[in-house]
Amino acid sequence: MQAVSFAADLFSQGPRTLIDDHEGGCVYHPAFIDAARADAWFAALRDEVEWRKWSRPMYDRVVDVPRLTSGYTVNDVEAMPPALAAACEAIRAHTGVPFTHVGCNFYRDGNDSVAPHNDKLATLIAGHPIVLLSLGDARRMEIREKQPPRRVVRIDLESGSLLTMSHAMQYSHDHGIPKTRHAVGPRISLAFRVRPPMDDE
Ligand SMILES: O=C(O)CCC(=O)C(=O)O
Ligand SMILES: [Fe+2]
Repeated sequence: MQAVSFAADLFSQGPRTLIDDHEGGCVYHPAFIDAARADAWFAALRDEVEWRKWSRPMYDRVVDVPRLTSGYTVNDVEAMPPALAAACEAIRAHTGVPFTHVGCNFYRDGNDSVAPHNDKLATLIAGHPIVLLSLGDARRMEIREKQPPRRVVRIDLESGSLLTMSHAMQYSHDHGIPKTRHAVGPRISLAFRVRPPMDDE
C-alpha cells in the first residue's frame, strides 16, 4: 500500500509544500495553466514586453545583469501586452492577493541566471506572498536556508507552474536560478508582488 501512495504523490499535479512557515511557506503548483496557454503567453510576452538589459556596479566593476527584465503596475492594464493582463487576472483571481506589481524576467539560455537573494523587503508589504509564474523551458531554482544547517531545496520550475513564497521566507531563505550547462531554451518568469506606494508611481 505504501508504494502505491508514494507513486500517487510523485505524479500528483496538486500543489506541493516545499518549505513550511507561519505564512504558508513555499508551495509549488505544477500545471497551474495548461501547456497550450503557457506556450501562447510565452510567445506573446517574449515579443511584446519591453525587455531591458541592465548593468550595475559590483565592487570595482560594472557587470551586466544576466537576464532581461521589465516591470508593470498591475492596475495599468493599458500599458501591458494583453497576455500579461490575462496572466495578472488569472493570478489575482486564483490567489485572492491584491498584487500591485508584476516583474518580468527573461532567461535567454543557460547562461542567464539570478544570483541567490531574498526579494527586497523595502519594496514588499509584509504578510503578502510573492508568486512566480513560469513559462517556457524549465529552470531549476535553489532555495537555501540563511542559517545553519543551510538546507537547500531544488525545484524545476516547469512551464505553467506557480511557485508561492511567503514574505516571512524572505528573512529565512535565499532563492536563485543558477546558470546551467545543460542545453535549455528561453524561459520567462512573472513575479507578482504587493508593493507599498513608491515615490515614482
Ligand atoms: O525567475 C524566477 O523564477 C525567479 C525570479 C526572482 O527571484 C526575482 O525576480 O526576484
Ligand atoms: Fe526573487
